[in-house]
Amino acid sequence: MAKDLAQLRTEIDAADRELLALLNRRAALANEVGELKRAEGSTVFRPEREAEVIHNLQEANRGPLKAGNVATIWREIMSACRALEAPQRVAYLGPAGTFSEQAAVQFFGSSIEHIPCVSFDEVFHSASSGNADYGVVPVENSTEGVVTRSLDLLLTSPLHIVGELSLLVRHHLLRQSPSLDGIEAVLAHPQALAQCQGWLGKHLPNAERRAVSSNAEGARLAAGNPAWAAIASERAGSEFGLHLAAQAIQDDAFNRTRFAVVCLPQTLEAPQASGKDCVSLVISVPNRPGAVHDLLVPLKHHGVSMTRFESRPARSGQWEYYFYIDIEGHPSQPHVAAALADLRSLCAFYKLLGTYPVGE
Ligand SMILES: O=C(O)C(=O)C[C@]1(C(=O)O)C=C[C@@H](O)C=C1
Repeated sequence: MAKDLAQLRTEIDAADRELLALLNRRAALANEVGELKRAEGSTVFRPEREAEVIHNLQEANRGPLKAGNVATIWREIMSACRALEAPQRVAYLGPAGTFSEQAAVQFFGSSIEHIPCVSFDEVFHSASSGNADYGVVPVENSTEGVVTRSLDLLLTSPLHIVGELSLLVRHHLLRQSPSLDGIEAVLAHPQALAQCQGWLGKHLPNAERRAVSSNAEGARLAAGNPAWAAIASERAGSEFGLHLAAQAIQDDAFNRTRFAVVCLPQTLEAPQASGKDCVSLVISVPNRPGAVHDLLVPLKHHGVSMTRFESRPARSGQWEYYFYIDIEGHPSQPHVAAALADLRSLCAFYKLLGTYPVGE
């Protein structure tokens, strides 16, 4: 005879108790690992080990849980275990509810110490001064291109990139009321205003576009003024008790933002090869004909793929540029190391920004 609801729930309760005991056993082991690491002064966060744990469990999984569920659940379990070893302080562009916060939680799990900052400059400063262990910053959007301030800060900062992730960014129009009537101003970060300009032109052509320091800050301000609307995430809407007056208003339905996870080299060394890695560099070449073309020769010669090539003005007034390059692979692979060495010999300026596993 099939079990009834009460019986099934009793069994779920019993399974939960077993799970709780096992999770606490795991947490106690992580505590011991934390003591070892403290004694030797080594890093708590070990992304390669976490990737290995998830990979092994996905291989062992016989269902009915899906592989993606296994990854999500264990990311959170390890986030909680890591926090027992030592709280990981993560800086991002705040306030609560920004996509940067969402990216930080997606990468580190939710058991982190949140350090919301007012600007990208403050995120970099926080992570380089030791106020935060890590920073999470957007570097590129699929509609609007590079986030120029983040690239400029990477050039001069002592931080290196240790990870990346990409988020599907859905922007909503949020305000005190659910209608579009009587909106005088739309507040958002300039990137979000740009990503929704088609929709704004069509539906709110006469509303003023007002740039603010973050989308969540726009939401906070819109919560205090019935004539203002904000462009922000659903999360920001619930944070400030706003209605979704219009949903998914970004001009590109598949609008994605790529985030970089940065820290001081002494906080976390460059991750070891994961099998699917990327090297980010910033370089400049002498201002002479063919110099940029020459850069590509060592990559072709050693069979290394370039996945990104961006330029930023060097601000010398001489029409000189810095080139931000991503290549596939890891410097522990001989053909990648050889390509990097040849590239370096051609450059007037060369800075390795980081080596890290390619994000999802
Ligand atoms: O294996 C370790 O080094 C641990 O600290 C344990 C653990 C885990 O919970 O499995 C926690 C944090 C690290 O980022 C990696 C793994």
